[in-house]
Amino acid sequence: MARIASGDMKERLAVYFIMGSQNSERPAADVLKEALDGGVTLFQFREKGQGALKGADKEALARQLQHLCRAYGVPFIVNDDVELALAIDADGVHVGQDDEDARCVREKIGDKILGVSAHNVEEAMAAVDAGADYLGVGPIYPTSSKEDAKEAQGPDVLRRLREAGITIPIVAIGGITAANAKTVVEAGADGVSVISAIASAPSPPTGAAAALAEAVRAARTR
Ligand SMILES: Cc1ncc(COP(=O)(O)OP(=O)(O)O)c(N)n1
Ligand SMILES: Cc1nc(C(=O)O)sc1CCOP(=O)(O)O
Ligand SMILES: [Mg+2]
Repeated sequence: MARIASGDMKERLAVYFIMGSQNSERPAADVLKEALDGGVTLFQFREKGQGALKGADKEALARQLQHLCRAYGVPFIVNDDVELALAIDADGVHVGQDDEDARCVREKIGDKILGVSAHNVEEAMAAVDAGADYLGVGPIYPTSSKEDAKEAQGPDVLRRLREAGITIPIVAIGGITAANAKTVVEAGADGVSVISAIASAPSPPTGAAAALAEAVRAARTR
């Protein structure tokens, strides 16, 4: 299989939902199914933080959520855990600046999707050089979903990356909602990545996912 084309990746980033069992009191599979019904275009399994599953339990949940994503034709990305991604034949991996080196990850995963977090132009250029298929840039706005999140940068960081000549797909992350999605897409993001805007939305989160999809669609056509 060939590497994903940049244009296809940009489409896939429209509504990128991230979740682990720690992000909802409801069963993760129920939340994910309802979010997929609302139009989620990419999913990341991020089993991390207090109460996160480990070992065989983590793998079993990953396989259950992967099965759901497959039924909807939505790629399944694993956060941090390259070995798990390979063991279950996930569609890709997302790593940050403090995780396994992106170039090593690319060598291990071949043509699978590689996402890399970047906070500035230097990190973005290094990620492109290492073979990233997309960049996750944030936090754009304050977030309470990541324990060690950096200070919010605002949408200007997206403009700076584009002005510096970064053309690969970018997804904005951190405090994104349907109300501010337009602002980040207009600043240079191809899509939005969220935890709480979907995982903490009133049940079922189908409408919340649909509202994000509509906000990104409307911003892209302007
Ligand atoms: C799409 C996307 N962007 C950024 C991140 C953050 O990755 P990282 O900095 O490695 O932090 P953790 O998520 O691992 O805590 C992400 N996961 N996804
Ligand atoms: C997983 C993650 N990474 C971030 C980064 O800045 O790299 S912010 C974040 C959490 C995003 O959750 P919410 O949509 O609830 O703000
Ligand atoms: Mg990480």
